[in-house]
This record gives sequence, structure tokens and C-alpha cells, in this order.
Amino acid sequence: MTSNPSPALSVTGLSYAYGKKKALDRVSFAVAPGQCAILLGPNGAGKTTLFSLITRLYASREGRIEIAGYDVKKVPSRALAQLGVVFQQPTLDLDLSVLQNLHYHASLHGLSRRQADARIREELERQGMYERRKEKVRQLNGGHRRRVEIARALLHNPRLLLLDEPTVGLDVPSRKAIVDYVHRLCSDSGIAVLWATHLIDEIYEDDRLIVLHRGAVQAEGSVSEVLKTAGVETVGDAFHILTREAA
Ligand SMILES: Nc1ncnc2c1ncn2[C@@H]1O[C@H](COP(=O)(O)OP(=O)(O)OP(=O)(O)O)[C@@H](O)[C@H]1O
Repeated sequence: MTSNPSPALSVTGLSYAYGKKKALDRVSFAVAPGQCAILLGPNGAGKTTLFSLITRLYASREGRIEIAGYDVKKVPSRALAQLGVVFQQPTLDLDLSVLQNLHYHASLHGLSRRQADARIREELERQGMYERRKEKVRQLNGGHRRRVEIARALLHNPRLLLLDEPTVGLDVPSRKAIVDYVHRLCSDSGIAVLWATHLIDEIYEDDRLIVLHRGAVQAEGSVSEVLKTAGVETVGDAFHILTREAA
């Protein structure tokens, strides 16, 4: 087996503005295969803008984004084939069954019926959702809908999974189940994750942290490196110090 030395995600010197309003300012960081990276930032930090650039919803003239070594501007279809995304707003069709939603996505990615059946079963079983496959999404609670969206994002075996505040609006047990599941996914499958959040209890000790505030990276590294940068003992204090507004 040949090893792929490229990071799962590499962002270099990325800037973006909405008219005159600068939303990202020379953002650079990388996420290695198997790494769970938390993009931590308060409202308005630029997290969704960054995701919109990685997924090519927007294009930027300044900076470069590579997914598994593929430049999203130069070879977009190759780059996006390596990417799975769970957007902040739910995107399942509520009136279709779980299976119908997943088959639709699998065919968009060019999976044969047989491949799709196998991958759907695998991903739903991993999250204890296979027995719910024939139910309409409308019948599922918010946590189970999110599980289906995560399964869908993984069907084509991407190398990078983006999650934009995926636990918003969920109750505590559903949140915990999703946070645990995604962290296990990184260590077990080698996929890289970029998880945008402003909730510090979603961070695990082994995660990589990228603290974003006002469109700029304020600190980046392991949890202990970020604590050192901020000169504090807890992630909560680091978040407070690194994202406080200038007086
Ligand atoms: N369509 C837009 N037009 C103008 N300004 C925008 C637009 N979208 C975002 N912004 C601004 O860009 C900045 C970054 O916003 P963004 O939504 O990327 O932040 P965020 O970290 O995702 O915040 P949230 O957690 O609230 O979603 C903010 O100042 C926001 O007001």
C-alpha cells in the first residue's frame, strides 16, 4: 500500500470579504489524516465562510485550499470527491425515507446500486440506525436525523469530513452520542474531521484546536499548545482570552 503524505486539508493564506466586510484574513492551517480538528470560534468568527470556501460555494482569489492534496480551484471534482459535509442547516428530504435520501446521494456520487446498498447498510449499522431505514425522515427525532446526515456524508468514503455546528438544537444525550461517534470515527477509520463549534464541551483532549476570531486564526495546535499560547489552564479560559473583543 502506498501512503499518501498530503494533509487531508490544507488551507494557506486564505482571505475573503463580503463587499468591504472582511470575513477571513490570511487563514492558514492543516489537518492530518485521522485527526479531529475543532474550529472553535464565537458567532461571526468566519467558520461558515471558511466552510463555504472549502465546499466551493464561494470562491476566493486570495489563498489556496487543498483536500487530500487536490487543489479545489484547479481540480475541483477530484478535490470534492474526497470531501463529506454536514451543513449547519438540515438538508434531508423529510418526506422521503432514510433509504431514499441515502440512495439519492449515493447516485450523485456515482455509486452502483450494489455499492450503495452495502455502504448504506455499513454506515447506518455503525450508528444503530439500520432498523429505521424504511421510516420517513419526518418521523425521526433531531439526533437521529443528524446521524442520517453523517451517514450520508460518509457514503463515498471521503478523506475529510466537515461538520458545521452539527449539534445545534439537540438535547444533551443526542449531542453526546454524535460527539462521541465522530471522535471514534477519526481514531478508527483514519478520516480527518474539521468540526466547527463554539461549544467547548465538544472538545476532547487529543483534538487539534484552531481558534478563529474576527476572521483570523488566534491560536492553533494541540489542546496543551493552545493553553500555553493563552497562558491559562482550561479551554474555557483560553477561548475567553483568545476571542475577547478589544476594549
Ligand atoms: N452574506 C453575507 N453578507 C455580508 N456579511 C456576511 C455574510 N455572511 C457572513 N457575513 C459576515 O461575515 C462574518 C463571518 O460570518 P460567518 O457566518 O462566516 O461566521 P460564523 O463563525 O460561521 O458565525 P455563526 O456561528 O454565527 O454561524 C460575520 O461578521 C458576518 O456578519
